[in-house]
Amino acid sequence: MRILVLGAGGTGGYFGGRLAQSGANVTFLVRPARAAQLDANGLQIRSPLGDADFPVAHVTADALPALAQARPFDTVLLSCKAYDLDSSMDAIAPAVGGDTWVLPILNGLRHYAPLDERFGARNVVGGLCFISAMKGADGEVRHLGQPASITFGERSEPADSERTAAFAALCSAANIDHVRSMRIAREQWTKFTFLATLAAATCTMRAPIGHIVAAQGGDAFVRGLYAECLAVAQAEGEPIDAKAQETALATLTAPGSPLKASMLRDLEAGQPVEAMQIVGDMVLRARAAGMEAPLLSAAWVHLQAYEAGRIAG
Ligand SMILES: NC(=O)C1=CN([C@@H]2O[C@H](COP(=O)(O)OP(=O)(O)OC[C@H]3O[C@@H](n4cnc5c(N)ncnc54)[C@H](OP(=O)(O)O)[C@@H]3O)[C@@H](O)[C@H]2O)C=CC1
Ligand SMILES: CC(C)(CO)C(=O)C(=O)O
Repeated sequence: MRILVLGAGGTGGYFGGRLAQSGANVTFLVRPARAAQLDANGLQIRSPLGDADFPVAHVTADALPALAQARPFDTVLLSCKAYDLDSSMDAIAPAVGGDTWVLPILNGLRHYAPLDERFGARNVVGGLCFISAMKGADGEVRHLGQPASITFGERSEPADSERTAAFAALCSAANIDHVRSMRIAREQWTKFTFLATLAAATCTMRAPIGHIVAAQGGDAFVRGLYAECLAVAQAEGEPIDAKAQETALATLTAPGSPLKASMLRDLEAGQPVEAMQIVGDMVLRARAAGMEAPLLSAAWVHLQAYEAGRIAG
């Protein structure tokens, strides 16, 4: 399987890197500054699961058409931020032939409509990942701690496809924790409700979970956010089962937990945030279902105000 990985940042650099390290046929599609870093230092992974430094195949958008024509890609692992989706779709387009499938691991759900429209729904598989990772100052991919898993699955029948089976085999060979789901919508909603709560709580309070739940009213605040997200999932026809709720709440209310959403790391760095993709989308879905979702709405206002301030400078 010939794999193109768009982006060699936190998630793409980690999962694409582990695949490449195991000998899979991986090429990173990167912008010129990242290409220069990869030329100079190779891909550098810093992880509790093992550091690695090695050269990786990479290409910039201008050179991709010739490369893809010479030998088509089977799979595109899409790991951009949501606000880079349009430029990323333009960049990967020359590599997406009729038999190529795209596996996005972005957070949220809003990217599926534009991807389907551009590449055809049959060519877009459902995906997500659980990891805390970022690109460090020198271009190193920093995996900040457990877990590091990827979940993927067909969004329409047949769920048990050869392409996802082949990708699962590559993940196994690379020792990547993975779930090849036969019900990807359920996995997506389980993650989306968890993440929207985590992002709304930690960004609003500018604090990790442990600090929030130690505050008076903090535990109730997090539980209230999660309840609003659960109501949206229910309204969307993807209710979160009791066991998944229990697991999510144990993480979201764990005393002393250093957990933050990656959105908070971006916010602390003064970077753009995927506010619309995650908290905003949950609020809009709540309103479309006739619900108020006051806690999510407040978090969404906060994130929009942050964005406005960032743009104003
Ligand atoms: N980081 C995390 O811990 C987690 C992130 N996620 C989700 O995964 C997605 C990706 O996040 P993350 O990996 O952190 O993001 P990063 O910003 O670390 O990496 C994204 C990469 O995409 C590259 N990119 C963007 N546009 C283009 C383009 N047009 N051509 C080539 N490369 C491009 C960027 O390149 P450049 O370096 O040139 O800017 C960047 O390196 C997000 O939706 C995020 O919410 C999900 C779970 C955890
Ligand atoms: C919830 C988490 C940490 C899981 O990977 C995540 O997706 C994020 O912070 O963006």
